Amino acid sequence: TGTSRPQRMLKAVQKNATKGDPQSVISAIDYYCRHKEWAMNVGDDKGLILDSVLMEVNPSTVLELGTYCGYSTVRIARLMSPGSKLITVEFNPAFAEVARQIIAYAGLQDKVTLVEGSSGDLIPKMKERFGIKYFDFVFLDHWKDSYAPDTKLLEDCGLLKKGTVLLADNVICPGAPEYLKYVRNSPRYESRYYKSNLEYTKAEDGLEKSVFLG
Ligand SMILES: Cc1cc(-c2n[nH]c(CCNC(=O)c3cc(-c4ccc(F)cc4)cc(O)c3O)n2)ccn1
Ligand SMILES: [Mg+2]
Repeated sequence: TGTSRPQRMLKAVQKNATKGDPQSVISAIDYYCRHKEWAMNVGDDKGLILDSVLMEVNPSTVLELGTYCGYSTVRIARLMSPGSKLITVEFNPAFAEVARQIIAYAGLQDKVTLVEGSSGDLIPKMKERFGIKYFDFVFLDHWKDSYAPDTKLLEDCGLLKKGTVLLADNVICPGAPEYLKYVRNSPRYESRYYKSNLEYTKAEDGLEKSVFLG
């Protein structure tokens, strides 16, 4: 057996980053994934777009769907104000275990609640379990065919308010066509596409930003 790709990524963080320094964790992961082993982090190019949209919103409550190894969790949490909360959902326990360690290495564990399970099961429990009224910002980066049904579920559970910003990764590659159709045709969203590239490659990908209009 041996180590997994996420475990090797964690080793690279522990070797090359400085404990408690989120930027060094981000740089260590980007270096490893660009020069050693590709991995499905949002990456540095799309990461800059994520940073700027996040800073514009300055959210108090954030939901991330699809933690993977915690790269975007660290990118988001490092920019969030004191007292704000990020809930991130990961389906795969092995990914979640690595993510916990990477988030802790960055020193951001107090802002982040990592929950294991499927988005469809957990979204309806957000209010009762975590005392969440609304999310100000949602980062969709999980199973691409779950983006659309989970957005409808967030609406139905009353977890979106007027002005909530949804930011979706991979709308071109691997692609989320049903999601794009939904948010671009719905009168309840104002959507905009940010063209970029698939993490660590020259292939096109991009982020779709959709503001919920209430
Ligand atoms: C149902 C549910 C699911 C989850 C959940 N947790 N973690 C994930 C990971 C999902 N992410 C991806 O699959 C992904 C893939 C690529 C890719 C792959 C191969 C290529 F060739 C090109 C691009 C690139 C990316 O940027 C991605 O994000 N889902 C969590 C909760 N509930
Ligand atoms: Mg992604």
